[in-house]
Amino acid sequence: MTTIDVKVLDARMADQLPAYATPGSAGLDLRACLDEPLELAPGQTVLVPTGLAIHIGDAGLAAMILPRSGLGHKHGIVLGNLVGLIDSDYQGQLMVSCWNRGSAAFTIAPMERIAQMIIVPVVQASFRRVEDFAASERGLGGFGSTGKG
Ligand SMILES: O=c1ccn([C@H]2C[C@H](O)[C@@H](COP(=O)(O)OP(=O)(O)OP(=O)(O)O)O2)c(=O)[nH]1
Ligand SMILES: [Mg+2]
Repeated sequence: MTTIDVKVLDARMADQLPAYATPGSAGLDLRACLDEPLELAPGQTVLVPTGLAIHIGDAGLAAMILPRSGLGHKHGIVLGNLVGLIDSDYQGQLMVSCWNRGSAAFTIAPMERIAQMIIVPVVQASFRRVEDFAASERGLGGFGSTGKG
């Protein structure tokens, strides 16, 4: 298992460090470090602090913030940026952009689990300029070029 440095920025998170809920979990739940309930009107987006900062410190890793399926599917609470990407050199607070894409108001309770984070491998590439590519089967085809269904 990979070890990542974490800072507790909100004392309420001190005994809630990110942890996998089950041995096979991919996601680590993030909580809304709010002082009071926050009502999100339909269409509204708010940036919610998590009370945690991580420093991944390895360019071969990143974290991604994703919606929780229950909140997204049942209540329309997803992410304003669709997916959050946490760079390995970011040391600030993990923030969750919460977007109510639904048609009813939703109230986020303080310390509610509002999103989840996964740690993923990353390949950093350098780019070599060329005039022509080695031929591939696909070539320039894209955007449905292989047909539908
Ligand atoms: O949902 C998110 C997305 C990003 N971040 C933090 C970590 C990330 O490393 C940093 C920058 O994110 P990104 O590169 O996606 O945003 P940007 O708009 O390009 O900002 P910057 O110019 O700071 O890179 O913001 C979060 O806390 N939550
Ligand atoms: Mg950026």
